[in-house]
Amino acid sequence: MDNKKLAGEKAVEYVTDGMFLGLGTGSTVYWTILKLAELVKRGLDIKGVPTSKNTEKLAKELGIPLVSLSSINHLDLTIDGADEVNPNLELIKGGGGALLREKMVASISESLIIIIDESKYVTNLGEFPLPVEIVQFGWEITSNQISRLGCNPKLRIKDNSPFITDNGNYILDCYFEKIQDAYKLNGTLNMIPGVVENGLFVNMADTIVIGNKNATIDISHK
Ligand SMILES: O=C(CO)[C@H](O)[C@H](O)COP(=O)(O)O
Repeated sequence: MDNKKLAGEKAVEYVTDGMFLGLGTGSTVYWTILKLAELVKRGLDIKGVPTSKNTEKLAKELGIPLVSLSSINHLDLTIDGADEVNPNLELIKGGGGALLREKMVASISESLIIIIDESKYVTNLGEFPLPVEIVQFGWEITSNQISRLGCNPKLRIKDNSPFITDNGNYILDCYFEKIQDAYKLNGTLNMIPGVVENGLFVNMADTIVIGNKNATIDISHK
């Protein structure tokens, strides 16, 4: 079985009746959403808050009841993917470009479960370029300031044009050799004018569900 499917479906076991649920973004969460839709059809009562337009569209098509983030101030649980996870449960997210909404949703969630395949569990964060969402205005200046932190930022391109996030911003994929202090870097990046949010999630995840290639699951708790 696909490792992402394994992890994505396993996370649904943490969902109980009556929950307000953050719905992450990406090809791993896809499997969670499919499974949730099956359970909703069989009577599970949940309300979802999507972290991207793609997730919103999928959840709507499958009949999962949704509410907007603005109408609530607390979520019981969020299930989301990640691009890298280290043993301290620090994450790099944003490969799909949804990092801002994902962080906002995670920040009001009592619990955050991250679902990954085993290739994403790493000793040090940084092999995957860190996505940083920035405003379009003067983006070259923001990029230049970020590069002084010791990385090589590249403007994300899709179909020969700059990739635009659901919030109308650009993304810089920042190539750091190794991220030593994710907590510090998260704060430093967000102090730079023009930076909207970055893809480091520190002290947010509680549980990591890892799908392994031998079709087993590892679960790591904070
Ligand atoms: O952070 C994300 C989107 O912004 C995704 O969770 C991350 O990129 C993992 O995606 P996938 O499950 O498709 O590998």
